[in-house]
Amino acid sequence: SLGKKHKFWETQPVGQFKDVGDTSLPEGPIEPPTPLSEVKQEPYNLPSPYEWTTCDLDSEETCNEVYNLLKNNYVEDDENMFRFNYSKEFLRWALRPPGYYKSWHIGVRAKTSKKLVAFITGVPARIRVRDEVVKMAEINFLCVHKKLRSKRLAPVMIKEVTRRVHLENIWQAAYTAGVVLPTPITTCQYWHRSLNPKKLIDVGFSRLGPRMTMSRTIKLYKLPDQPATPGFRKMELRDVPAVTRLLRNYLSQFVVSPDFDENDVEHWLLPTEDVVDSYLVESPKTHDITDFCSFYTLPSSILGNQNYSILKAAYSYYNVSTKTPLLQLMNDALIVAKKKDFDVFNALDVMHNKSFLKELKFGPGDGQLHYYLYNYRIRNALRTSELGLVLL
Ligand SMILES: CCCCCCCCCCCCCC(=O)CSCCNC(=O)CCNC(=O)[C@H](O)C(C)(C)COP(=O)(O)OP(=O)(O)OC[C@H]1O[C@@H](n2cnc3c(N)ncnc32)[C@H](O)[C@@H]1OP(=O)(O)O
Ligand SMILES: CN(C)Cc1n[nH]c2ccc(-c3ccc(F)cc3OCCn3ccnc3)cc12
Repeated sequence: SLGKKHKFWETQPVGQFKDVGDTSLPEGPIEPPTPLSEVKQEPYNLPSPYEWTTCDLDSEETCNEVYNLLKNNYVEDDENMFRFNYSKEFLRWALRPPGYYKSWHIGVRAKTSKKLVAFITGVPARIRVRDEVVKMAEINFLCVHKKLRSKRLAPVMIKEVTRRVHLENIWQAAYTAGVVLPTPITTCQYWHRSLNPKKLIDVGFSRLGPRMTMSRTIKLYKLPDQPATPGFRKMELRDVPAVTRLLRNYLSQFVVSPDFDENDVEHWLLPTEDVVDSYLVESPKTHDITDFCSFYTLPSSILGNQNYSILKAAYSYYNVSTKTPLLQLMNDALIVAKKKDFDVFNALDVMHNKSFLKELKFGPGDGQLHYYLYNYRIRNALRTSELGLVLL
């Protein structure tokens, strides 16, 4: 279309808007791998006042710098009322999965002050697309300090992380964004389930419904004190093999999903305090593990409210139902999240989530999350129910 030009993205091996609907283009890699000897050996040039740095998250000091850069400059909602406040332990979890590369934790510093002013990361992942398992980089935490915006720093950072991923002989990537870029493989809606409606209304996250009083609203979102499902319990290390089998089988039905092995499941799904919570249903009779649900902890800073500074949000992660109805399983997830003092439980309309959102009193969010693959063409955009991938 004659719309806005993507000067950088039109140079990249991604689906281009002009090609949408061209079914003659084959599904799969857009460009072949480059011989490693031909990959640019030295980093891309930054504007002169800036220099590259590799952020070692094992270092308390560097992890603090990354935390503060994101806390003050990362993603805000459309009304600039909230900003993601990823915790340090969350960042260490998200960025150090099995096989991670420190060199993919890329920062930009001002040469004189040595201040961290920008950041971008990749982590390795095996992503299945239909029946192909592809080694990819999951790109995330792209952030440029508010004072350095609109200077075309983002394209340089993207090219640099691409170069470092190429050096590890990986040629595809997956990422999500709230903005439309060439070209989404699917576009999700996000939904919110109030757990603490009084606080959500006080901070302006929600509004009192028409003909609703506050006490009626509190009553509407009230939840039981305990989960309903017999055998519902926290996941433990001993459950990793069974949860891996359950999850691999469940995810095999989606067009795009992670190809998790036991090491991945142990990292991504074993409960970690204030980072990720996972529960399963162990049949009291057979001791089989029949169902699984999980959510991660991602608070948002509340910008400009006298009474509250943090919104405690849980985000639906991976859920598997084979015996317990998904509706009941997710209601139990809401119950334990409320018990853990979360204010809101968020979910995307991916996988089978649409089947419970309305019935469990989720309300639609005010934005969308677009999913992207780099250097991999998908012939037709996917339905959100064909997507089995959740990025942090
Ligand atoms: C084989 C491996 C491959 C690995 C790499 C794969 C690709 C990975 C791609 C990265 C995935 C990250 C995923 C992720 O982290 C999750 S999405 C969250 C991104 N971060 C934020 O929204 C934080 C707040 N915003 C900022 O820090 C800045 O606004 C950023 C840094 C976003 C842009 O900085 P800026 O100062 O506002 O802008 P300029 O420097 O002047 O640059 C303008 C150009 O940047 C394009 N742009 C804007 N937002 C983007 C976004 N979210 N993805 C990709 N591209 C984005 C834009 O279209 C334009 O290009 P165009 O002219 O062609 O349109
Ligand atoms: C996914 N990951 C890459 C972070 C990320 N980047 N860009 C985004 C845009 C929306 C969502 C999102 C995903 C699920 C959800 F239930 C609510 C969301 O945003 C609400 C609006 N908001 C933004 C900040 N505080 C509140 C995440 C992201």
